[in-house]
Amino acid sequence: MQGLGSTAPKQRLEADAAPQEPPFDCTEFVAETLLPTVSGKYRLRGYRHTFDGGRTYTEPSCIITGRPEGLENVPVRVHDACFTSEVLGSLKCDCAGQLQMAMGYIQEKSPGVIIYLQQEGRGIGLANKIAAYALQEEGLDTVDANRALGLPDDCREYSSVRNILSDLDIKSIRLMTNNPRKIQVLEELGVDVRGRIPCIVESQELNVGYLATKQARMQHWLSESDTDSLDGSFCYWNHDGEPLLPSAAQGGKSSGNGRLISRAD
Ligand SMILES: Nc1nc2c(ncn2[C@@H]2O[C@H](COP(=O)(O)OP(=O)(O)OP(=O)(O)O)[C@@H](O)[C@H]2O)c(=O)[nH]1
Repeated sequence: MQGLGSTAPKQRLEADAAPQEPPFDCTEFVAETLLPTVSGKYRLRGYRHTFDGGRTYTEPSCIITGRPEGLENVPVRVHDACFTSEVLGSLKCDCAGQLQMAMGYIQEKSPGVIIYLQQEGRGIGLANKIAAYALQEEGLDTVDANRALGLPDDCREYSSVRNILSDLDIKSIRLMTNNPRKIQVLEELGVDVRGRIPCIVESQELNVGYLATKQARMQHWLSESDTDSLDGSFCYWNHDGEPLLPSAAQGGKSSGNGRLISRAD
């Protein structure tokens, strides 16, 4: 374990599963520091992660209170980036509230862990999420907007979570989530999920419809009457939406040495 401000030797954390060449996923620990925040002090660990045999690169981070190393039943939040709410203060979703809730929870119930992943927009990326928001202004809900763009409902990838938990020698977790599929996907990766901690942010005027859609179409557990069953209407990786034809995104303006593609053209 590395201490405050140290520059740690790099450590590769490859999947335990059957070896492949190149490995499907690989997570590399970079360094750990101690971060003072408005919610208290947290250990912050940085990682580099590739998957798709190295074609896709992200930088997951891990926010920690206490010493969860070697423990069972550790409270863990797996949180995906939401620039719009976490940086800009958007009121359209509950993401920033969930992150704050998780940060408060692990301070209070230390030790605890938040694994923060660069998977904006459920994995479609920020620009596509903005395009989805534009369609939501025209009346589509959060699921249909993705589909209208020819994008998956959810294309998040969680192998780094398994690798980071392994790096920390965390034996089993209680996942802070309202999303049954997140539990399912993590278990399929080999993470020992022993329980669930609800992470429900009170709705407000501007996100009540969004939350209702998550509950109705993605089976999120957002009220006491929600059951643990999945009816399969929300598809994780695939969907029946029409793909966005490349021609729809063509045309553009010259911008210095680069090229600015404008969908308005
Ligand atoms: N595509 C898309 N992504 C969104 C939208 N609103 C928030 N997000 C993204 O949704 C992700 C969070 O997923 P959620 O569905 O809110 O929740 P979850 O992570 O599946 O489940 P919890 O663990 O209960 O939070 C973040 O990456 C956000 O950037 C939206 O309208 N469209």
